[in-house]
Amino acid sequence: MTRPSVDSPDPLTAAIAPPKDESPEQRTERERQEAEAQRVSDMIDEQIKAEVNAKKRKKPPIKVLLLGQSESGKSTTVKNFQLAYAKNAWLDERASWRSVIHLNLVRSVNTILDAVGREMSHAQSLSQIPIHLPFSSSSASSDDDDDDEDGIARNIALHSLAPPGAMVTADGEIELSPIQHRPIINSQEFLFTEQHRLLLLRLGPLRRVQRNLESRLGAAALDNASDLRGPATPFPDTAAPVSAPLVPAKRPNPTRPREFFVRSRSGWKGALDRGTHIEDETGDGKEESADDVLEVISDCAKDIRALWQDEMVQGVLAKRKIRMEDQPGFSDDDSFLDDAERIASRDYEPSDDDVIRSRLRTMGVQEYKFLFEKGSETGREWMMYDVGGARSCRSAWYPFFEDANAIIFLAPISVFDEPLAEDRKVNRLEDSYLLWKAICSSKLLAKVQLILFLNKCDLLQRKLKRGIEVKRYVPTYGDRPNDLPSVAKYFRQQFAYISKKNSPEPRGFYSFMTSVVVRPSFHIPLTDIQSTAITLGTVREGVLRNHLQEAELI
Ligand SMILES: Nc1nc2c(ncn2[C@@H]2O[C@H](COP(=O)(O)OP(=O)(O)OP(=O)(O)O)[C@@H](O)[C@H]2O)c(=O)[nH]1
Ligand SMILES: [Mg+2]
Repeated sequence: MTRPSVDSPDPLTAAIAPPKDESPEQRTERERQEAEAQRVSDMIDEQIKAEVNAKKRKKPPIKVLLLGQSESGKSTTVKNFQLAYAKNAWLDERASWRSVIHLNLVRSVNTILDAVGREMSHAQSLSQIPIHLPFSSSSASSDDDDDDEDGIARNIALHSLAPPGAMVTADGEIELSPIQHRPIINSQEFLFTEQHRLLLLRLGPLRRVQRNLESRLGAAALDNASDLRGPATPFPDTAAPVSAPLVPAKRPNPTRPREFFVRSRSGWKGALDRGTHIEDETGDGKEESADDVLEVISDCAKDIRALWQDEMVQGVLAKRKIRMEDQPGFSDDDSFLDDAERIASRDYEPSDDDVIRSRLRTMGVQEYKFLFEKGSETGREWMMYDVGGARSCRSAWYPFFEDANAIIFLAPISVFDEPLAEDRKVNRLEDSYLLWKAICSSKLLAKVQLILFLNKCDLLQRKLKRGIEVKRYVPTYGDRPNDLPSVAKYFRQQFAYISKKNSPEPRGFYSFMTSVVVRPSFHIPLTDIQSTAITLGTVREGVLRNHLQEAELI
């Protein structure tokens, strides 16, 4: 091999060598530029070294999955975590929940209006009294009521609404003469008066408000449960269903308002932030702003309260088995309907409790990041995944099993007497057992810490107080006392047994009785039930401890 001779310089050296005829000034400038280039290059090297070291030091995030059937309380649990551990993000987002809360309220009111409207129509057909109802009485979810509704704009002069003989007061109230308080429609059970008809008429525009809010939130409506159907446990590595089915609830299919959902968090919040104007669905090109919507809602505040507090209306709901406490916004003894005047006011700002109680169905999987700033694990990041719990959403859970560190499984135990919306032959509690069994028996999850929340204890308490007997729906419950401690203990034992029997490897059983919507503390005097904040603290510590132990074992 021939080496280059010392006399013949290599081509690169020759190329970067200073020109032979370089003047002293040019030389000084060249050396200055070379020194600057060296300084920049050293700085970049330092940065790269620092980043590599930081990456080496950074602890991997802890991944927590929230699982459970639809309406078990997963998203509500995430909200509680945000409130406790990501206060700044929570405060930033709180105002954007206002439209969701308005939508929850308006949907509840429309559900009541539908029920009363149908009862009035029914009564009318019995008595043959001609009466014009402000909306279609066919179905809660029908959209064919536009014609009726179009004629009922809020801005119709109250005088034209008032029946002959009625007075319109200075503050815009219609005062009926004594004779008009007499029944106009007698359904043999309910004596509807002119006042009821007026209430229905004046609250009619809320139907349009509902559609407007749904479009504004980018929320698609789900017309019926068939959209949500699917296999109970579509996970490839899990075992067969639990035997001994529970008794499906026999009560008739109550009127359920259309559910609505958004696929991504940023979607609806983004739309609200942009303050978009929504074109009215009637296609008349009229635009309704958020302010217009607020105006209509606040105008209806007093009437909403009157409707909700009316004994006849409560009677209709009871007759039609419409349980408003199953609707969003209900917790303990409080509800969005009770608070209608506060929520509908023009300067309404949602409180923490309002946001916790509001409901937006989850579709797909949503990711939340938490960075703990205090304690031994400062700087540790948590990734929390909130999934849609309806059967049609469950196959999306499986890809997240692989690198999960912990699972918080939400099992609402108040639902022992309810059918599953996606398949009404199945008892909702049985669906939770099925899911829990599949999670426990998954080999992929064998080493994953499982934490069970026996949720909705407040609603369970309420049902038991109403005299609903567990043994009617869960025959194996037998003659045990029909009270909260005994019932909760029994359900806890069932879940513990399923875990023990089906887990591929022995695992601890961590369970909590919760009521994640009730804050700051659970009002039922039971030492078993802690406040949600304490429960979350315990869960956080438990997950961290378990994670560290696992890491040491590795
Ligand atoms: N009374 C009461 N209501 C609850 C409790 N937990 C959740 N809720 C309510 O139940 C409804 C459903 O809660 P979510 O947290 O949206 O349920 P989810 O599991 O996320 O449901 P999907 O998104 O459909 O899977 C909401 O209206 C909540 O306010 C509870 O402990 N008590
Ligand atoms: Mg959810």
